[in-house]
Amino acid sequence: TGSSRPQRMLKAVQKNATKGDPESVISAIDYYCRHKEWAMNVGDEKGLILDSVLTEVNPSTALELGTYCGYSTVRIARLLSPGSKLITVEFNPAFAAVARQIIAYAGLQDKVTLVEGPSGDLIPKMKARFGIKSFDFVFLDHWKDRYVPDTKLLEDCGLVSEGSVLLADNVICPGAPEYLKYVRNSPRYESRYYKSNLEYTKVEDGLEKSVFLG
Ligand SMILES: O=c1[nH]cnc2c(O)c(F)c(-c3ccc(F)cc3)c(-c3ccc(F)cc3)c12
Ligand SMILES: [Mg+2]
Repeated sequence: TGSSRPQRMLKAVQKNATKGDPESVISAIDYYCRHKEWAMNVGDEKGLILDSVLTEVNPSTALELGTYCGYSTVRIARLLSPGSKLITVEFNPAFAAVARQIIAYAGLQDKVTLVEGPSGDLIPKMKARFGIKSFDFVFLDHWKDRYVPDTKLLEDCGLVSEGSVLLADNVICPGAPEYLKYVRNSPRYESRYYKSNLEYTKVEDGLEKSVFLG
């Protein structure tokens, strides 16, 4: 059988990016997805918002739900301070296999732990397995129907504390209406919407940033 979209994306990185240079990996993926074959990376436009929120938070421990091919993993890890860690969760093994190679190509494997499996099963194991006290930053980019249950799980497991920042992708397209209701109506969150566009398109999408108040 033929190659998959993630495999073709990996090939484009290996062909067009410089090993050990995260910026070139990001640019190679954005070029490929804009001009050759669309893929569901957060992309260059929403990526700039991710960068700015990340730089503001400067997390010691960060969590990403939904690795896909590792594009946002590379965007996040490249901005982490020395000694800071990113845990990224992916349930699709084929996606995880490509992501590992893209993260390694960018030279960021020492800052990133990729865990394969369903987020709902893995979140309760985070403290024991990785000695995490709590996450300063969480990027939700996996599946819209998991945004609320996984946020509640993070709260119940004591994995978010006062000041922890949640940033959720795709809150408009395909949309996460229950999540928006949850974080916007809860007295435990201070929420703000960053209007943008669906990756590589002119369709509206945006990111919701929610600060946990404890
Ligand atoms: O599932 C996702 N996870 C994370 N990020 C995503 C993302 O950034 C996206 F842009 C899309 C998207 C949106 C519009 C579209 F037309 C196709 C795909 C999806 C998505 C939505 C529905 C599906 F059936 C499959 C994929 C995701
Ligand atoms: Mg997304």
